[in-house]
Amino acid sequence: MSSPLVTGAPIVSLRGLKRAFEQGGQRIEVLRGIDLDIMPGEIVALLGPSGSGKSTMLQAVGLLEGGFEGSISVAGERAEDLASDQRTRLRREHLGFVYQFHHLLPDFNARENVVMPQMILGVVRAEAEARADSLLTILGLGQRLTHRPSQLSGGEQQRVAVARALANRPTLVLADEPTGNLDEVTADNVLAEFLALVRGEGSAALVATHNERLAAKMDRVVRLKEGVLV
Ligand SMILES: Nc1ncnc2c1ncn2[C@@H]1O[C@H](COP(=O)(O)OP(=O)(O)OP(=O)(O)O)[C@@H](O)[C@H]1O
Repeated sequence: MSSPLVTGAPIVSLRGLKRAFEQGGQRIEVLRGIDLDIMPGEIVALLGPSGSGKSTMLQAVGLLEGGFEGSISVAGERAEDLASDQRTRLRREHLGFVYQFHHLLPDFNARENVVMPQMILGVVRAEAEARADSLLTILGLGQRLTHRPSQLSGGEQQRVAVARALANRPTLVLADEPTGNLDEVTADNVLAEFLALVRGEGSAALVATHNERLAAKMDRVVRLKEGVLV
């Protein structure tokens, strides 16, 4: 099912995406020709068993690694035509990331962790703090703004990571098992809040998971099997 928000040109286009790894003299073809379009505002679940290549695919779309064959377009720009600094700009302007483990900066509090990526883009501090406080409050952390990651629960840490990913109003959020480290009830709550926030912001998302139940809450499900989407 497509989201009613889906309009216009795709925010991501993958054509013939391939990735192989050489390991111990063996060649493993992980991605063997992926074609995928994600439309603005569309939330897509990427399902597949462990080792099927979900993280590898997210790394490709996130412009984080080389070594891919095929074409990757983000926001209308072909990654293979860009120099490394232009890819970094494209990533900062358009993409937000949430991982299974929060990767928050341990010496900075919740608010500062959400302020940081905004300041890298040149947002003035007062504005960045207002945005951080607003996102964290929506996620139920209005009373936790000055807590450091070690003073937060696992679910709270992951909510801060969600706020950080959304801070710069990304056109696309890439999430790799974003609730995989949480118990079932907390995972459901954090995922529901994540989806509501992404929808409210009008961002698109590609969410890797091996959880069918969570995938069913998204607009569309694609499945990675033997290196291709089925
Ligand atoms: N840098 C690398 N060098 C060699 N092999 C790699 C490398 N990165 C990934 N692989 C292999 O590629 C395959 C896909 O890995 P990937 O992490 O993309 O799977 P995944 O679907 O995200 O799995 P999981 O759900 O367990 O996170 C695995 O077999 C893995 O061993």
